[in-house]
Amino acid sequence: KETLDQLMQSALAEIAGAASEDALQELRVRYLGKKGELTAVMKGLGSLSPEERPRMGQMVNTVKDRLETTLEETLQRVRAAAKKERLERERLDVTLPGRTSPLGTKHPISLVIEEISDIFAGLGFQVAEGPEVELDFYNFEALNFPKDHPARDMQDTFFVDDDILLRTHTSPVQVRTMLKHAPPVRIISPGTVYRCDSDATHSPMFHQIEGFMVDKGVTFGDLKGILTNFVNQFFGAGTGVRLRPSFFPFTEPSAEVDIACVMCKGQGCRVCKQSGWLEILGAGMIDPEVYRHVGYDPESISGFAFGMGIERVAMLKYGIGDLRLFFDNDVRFLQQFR
Ligand SMILES: Cc1ccc(OCc2nc(C(=O)N[C@H]3CCS(=O)(=O)C3)cs2)cc1
Repeated sequence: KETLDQLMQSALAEIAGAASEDALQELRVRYLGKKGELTAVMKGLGSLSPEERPRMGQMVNTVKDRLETTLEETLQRVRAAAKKERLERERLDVTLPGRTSPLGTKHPISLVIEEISDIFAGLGFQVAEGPEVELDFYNFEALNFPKDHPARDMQDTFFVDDDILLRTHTSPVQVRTMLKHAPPVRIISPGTVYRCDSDATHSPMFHQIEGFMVDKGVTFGDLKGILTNFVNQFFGAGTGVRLRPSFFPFTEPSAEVDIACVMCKGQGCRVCKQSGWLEILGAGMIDPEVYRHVGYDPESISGFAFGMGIERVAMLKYGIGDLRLFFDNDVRFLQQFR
């Protein structure tokens, strides 16, 4: 009897100390399992005297019931505690704002090149591209630059050697296109160009888009019409446009194209230096000398060409004050453009 009491007390103590379902299961097996300690006592009943057996048998059953009840109650308590702890640990505050993953944005230069390309695509132009490391022939000679022209000097052009250079404009793409295709051609060529300039308003690497159209009977009026259409789409309908006489080796007559100042609408301000006008591009009728280099017949065709700096028109369109912002890769600047 004493042994039975001791067994029950130690079993109850161990159950009370059990902190997990596994521990309780292990105790259940240890005491009540086939090889359990209490089961062993029950098997031992056979050796008792007939008058002793029923009393002991009842006592053993009482202990067995007590252990099973305690095990079950403790199991429920341990399970409830585990559930409560889990709910607490995995509590989710659904009112918290979501964690957004930062979205990237396109670079303003890419956006402007895309927008200008789309405008000219709408006017029937196709995009052509070409190498940035160019030959003197495509970058200068075929564009009617005399051998001693100042643009060929080292202070303007990055030369790799006497004949290889970094292109100073995307005009070589037009030359390559004319060597490959007979008229009519309507091409625009966006791309990166390089010049030996570097100061607050000039970057040694910048972006340019040039366009040209060669066909039968192309006139200066077509040039003015196409450019006016472009200005109204890119800078907004009704933007004032004016053409001023100019000179380039590859065009004759040549013009510089101004728009009414985007800031003061032509009244005069700091941005347009009180003139009311902002120069945005250069253009002209392609010089017959250029046709000679590409095998076009100046008697049967005519054409115009234009070129503009992308950074410049982007700064005007978006009101960007410093050229260097395009190259600093400061996310606070870049993420403003979508
Ligand atoms: C075969 C061919 C024939 C003619 C061509 O004329 C392209 C032209 N470009 C300009 C011009 O003023 N360009 C500058 C504007 C600012 S910039 O980015 O520094 C370059 C005028 S006409 C091109 C190709």
